[in-house]
Amino acid sequence: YRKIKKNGFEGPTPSFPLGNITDMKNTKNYVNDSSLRSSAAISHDLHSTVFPYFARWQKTHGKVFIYWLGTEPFLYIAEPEFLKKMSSGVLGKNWGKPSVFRRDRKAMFGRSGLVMVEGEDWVRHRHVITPAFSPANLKAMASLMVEPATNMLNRWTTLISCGQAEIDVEREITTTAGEIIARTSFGLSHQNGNKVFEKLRAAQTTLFNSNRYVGVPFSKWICPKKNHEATKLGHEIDQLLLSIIHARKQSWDESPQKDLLGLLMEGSHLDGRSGKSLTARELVDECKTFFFGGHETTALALTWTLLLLSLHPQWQHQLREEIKQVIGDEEIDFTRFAHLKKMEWVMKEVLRLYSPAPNAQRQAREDIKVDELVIPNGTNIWIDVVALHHDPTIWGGDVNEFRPERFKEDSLYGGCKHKMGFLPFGFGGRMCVGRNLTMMEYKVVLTLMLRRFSFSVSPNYRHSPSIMLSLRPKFGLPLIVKPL
Ligand code: HEM
Repeated sequence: YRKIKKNGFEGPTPSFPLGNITDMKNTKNYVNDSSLRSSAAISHDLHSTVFPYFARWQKTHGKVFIYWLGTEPFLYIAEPEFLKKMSSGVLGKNWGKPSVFRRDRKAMFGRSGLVMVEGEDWVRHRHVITPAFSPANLKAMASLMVEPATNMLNRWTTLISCGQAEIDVEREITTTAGEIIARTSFGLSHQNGNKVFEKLRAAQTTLFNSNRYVGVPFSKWICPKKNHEATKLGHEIDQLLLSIIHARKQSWDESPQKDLLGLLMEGSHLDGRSGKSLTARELVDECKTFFFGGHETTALALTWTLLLLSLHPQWQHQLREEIKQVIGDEEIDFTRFAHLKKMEWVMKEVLRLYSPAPNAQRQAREDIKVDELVIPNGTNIWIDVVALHHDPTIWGGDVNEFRPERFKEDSLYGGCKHKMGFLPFGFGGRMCVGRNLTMMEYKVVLTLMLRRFSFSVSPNYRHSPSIMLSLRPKFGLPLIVKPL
C-alpha cells in the first residue's frame, strides 16, 4: 500500500478490516424507485446506478485511483489511455488474477479453470481450448442449441394460450442458456450429465444468494451454512464430472463426442506427447468454468436485447426483416449467420450499454511502468467496463442512447475514439475464449424468438440494473409476448 501511495496513486480512505466496503454498501444509487414504472423513464445512463461509489469517488480522485475491498487494495481504472499503456507490454501469460477472487470463486472455476490459471499453465490450457472454439466446431454446437431454445418457445406458446399475459423472459432465457451450455460443454446424454446440470444450477443459486464480503479476513465464516452448501455441491459436481470423463475414456474409440469436453479430451489425446494436454482434474474445472463463465453472460446479453428491442420496435422490425431475407422460414442454415449484420450491430450495442461482465480483473505479476508511475508487482487491478462504455468523452454526447448503427461504419469499435473504450469481452491475450460461441448462441436463439413472437415492455417491469457478479435486471424482465 505504501509503495502504491509513494507512486502517487490516491483514493478514498480505508478502515480496518472492511477497507471501503462499508462506504460502498452505504452509497445509495441515484435511482428513485417510483420513477421505474414507466418505460419512458427508462434510462441507459447506468454508471451512477450500478457503481454509485465509483461514480462518487471518480469526482474526487479521477479515473485511476486505489480503493480497498477488506484488506486488499485495488487499482481502479476507467481511463482508456492508462489501460492501453499498462497492458501494452504485458503478455497474457504474465497477468495474474486477484488471489482474493481466486479464493472467492473457487467453487465456480476450480483452481485450474482457464479464468483462473496463470503463467505457463495458462498457455497450455489456452493452447488446448482455443481450437475447440473453431468455426467448424461451433457450427456443430449450434445444432445442439436449437432444441432447448425451441422447447422454451413452445412453452411460451402454451403459457400464452392458457391466458398468461406476460412472461419473465430473464428467468426463461437463463434456464435455457444453462441447458444450452450444459449440452455444448459436457452433454446431457450420459445419465450423470443431467445430474451435473441440476447441481451446477443449485450451486449457482447458493453462490449468488449468499452475502458476499470479498477480501474481508475470515469472511467465509459470515455465512458458514451457505459456504458449506457451496463446497459440498462443488465436491458432488466434481465427482459426477469425473465419472463422465472416465466413461468417455472407456468408450473413446466408439463415440468421441463433439461437445467442448469431447473436443478438449480429443485435443489432449492428440497433443499428449507434446505435453500440451489437460488432466482429468483440469477438464473438470474447465467444464465448470464454461458453465459459470458462459451461461449467464450469454443469457443476459439476450435478456437485455429483448428489453431494448421492446423499447425500440423499429429495430425489432428491422431484425425480423433481416432474418426473413437471410434465413427465411426454413430450418436454420448456420453458414448464413455471417450475413446477419444488423443483428451483430444490435448485439454489440447491447453489450456496450448493458455489459453482462461489468468489469475485468487482473493482478500485476511484475512491476508495470505507466509513464512516470509504477504499478508494483502484486497489485490487484479492477477495470470498470461500465464506466468505459458510458464515457461521453470517448463515445460522444449520444453515449447513453441505443444506436446500433454506430457499429455499421466501425464494426469493431462502434466509433469509439479510443480502442480500449469497448471491452465487452476483456482485452489482450486473456480476452474471452467463448466470444464466438456466444455470438452463435445469440443468433440462434434470437432468430428463433423473433420468427415466432413480438415483444413489448410490461407495465410491471421495474428498471433496476444491478450487479450480482454480472449486470442483471434486479426484478427480472416481464415482457408482453405475442405470437406473430
Ligand atoms: C456475452 C457473453 C460473454 C461475455 C460478456 C464474456 C465476458 C468475458 C470477460 C470480460 C472475460 C475476461 C477477459 C479479460 O480478463 O480480459 C472473459 C473470459 C473468459 N470467458 Fe467469457 N464471456 C462471455 C461468454 C463466454 C462463453 C460462452 C464462454 C465459454 C463457453 C466463456 C468462457 C470464458 C473463459 C474460459 C474466459 C477466460 C479466458 C482467459 O483468461 O484466457 N465466456 N469472458
